[in-house]
Amino acid sequence: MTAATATPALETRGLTIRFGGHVAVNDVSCRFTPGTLTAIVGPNGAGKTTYFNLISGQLRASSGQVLVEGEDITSLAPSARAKRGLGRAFQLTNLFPDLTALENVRLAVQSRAEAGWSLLKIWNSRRDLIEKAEHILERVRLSDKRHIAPKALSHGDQRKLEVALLLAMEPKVFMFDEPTAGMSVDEVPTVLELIQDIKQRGDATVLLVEHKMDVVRSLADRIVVLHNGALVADGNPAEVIASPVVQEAYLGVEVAHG
Ligand SMILES: Nc1ncnc2c1ncn2[C@@H]1O[C@H](COP(=O)(O)OP(=O)(O)OP(=O)(O)O)[C@@H](O)[C@H]1O
Repeated sequence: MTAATATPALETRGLTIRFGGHVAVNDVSCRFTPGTLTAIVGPNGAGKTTYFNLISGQLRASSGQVLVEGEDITSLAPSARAKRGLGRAFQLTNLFPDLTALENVRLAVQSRAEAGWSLLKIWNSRRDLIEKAEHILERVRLSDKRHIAPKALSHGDQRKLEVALLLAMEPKVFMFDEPTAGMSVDEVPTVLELIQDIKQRGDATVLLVEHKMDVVRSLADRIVVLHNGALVADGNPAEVIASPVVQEAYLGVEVAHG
């Protein structure tokens, strides 16, 4: 089976939400396949964050469906969707500010393990859980800060820790909504590296809402453009960026000067 015909990790069918008379997301059908990082772009108010909220369950759709690996999850709450493999960065998990970074990640690893294991098995494999947490902290380059509490970490390191918690959940679909927003210039590359790393390992399905076109260019395999809640362009980055509709209406200024 090719990627095009395989069951997508995530699919939306006719996804729509109305706020009063305003259609914020309008009949969006889209399939997201493993091993692909899709950037979702569009002007302010286009519906990108609302689309994410509909996928992760923070908002209920007026009509349409959300499917994970072919299973309709539209009626599920956000926590149940997370258990099915939807991992939304920077929103799903709250850091415990007084525990250490390592303890935070261990709890996330443990909660993931509890979903499928007996308590006895967890007790027997505590060492495994700690090792797994240590490994994840290494992956996000926070090993040297593992005994520090999140409240004492820099903003950039807190973001890395949040990515660590996401990795601990082992989601099928990673969702990042403006991951570099509010970061200092020197903190940005590390977070982008982490996303690149997630993309390059195995077959994660990654969705990224991002305004910065240089970030989109460096990470995306595919770009989807939303405008007034509707999907107006979808394809490989070079094609989408070059398409007249995107050049003129949505990305013109940034492409010209980017
Ligand atoms: N809870 C809500 N109630 C009413 N209108 C809403 C609600 N949430 C979003 N909207 C409207 O839906 C539209 C889409 O908003 P959304 O935040 O999804 O856009 P966006 O593409 O993420 O924009 P930005 O790039 O500025 O973050 C906007 O017109 C917004 O005002």
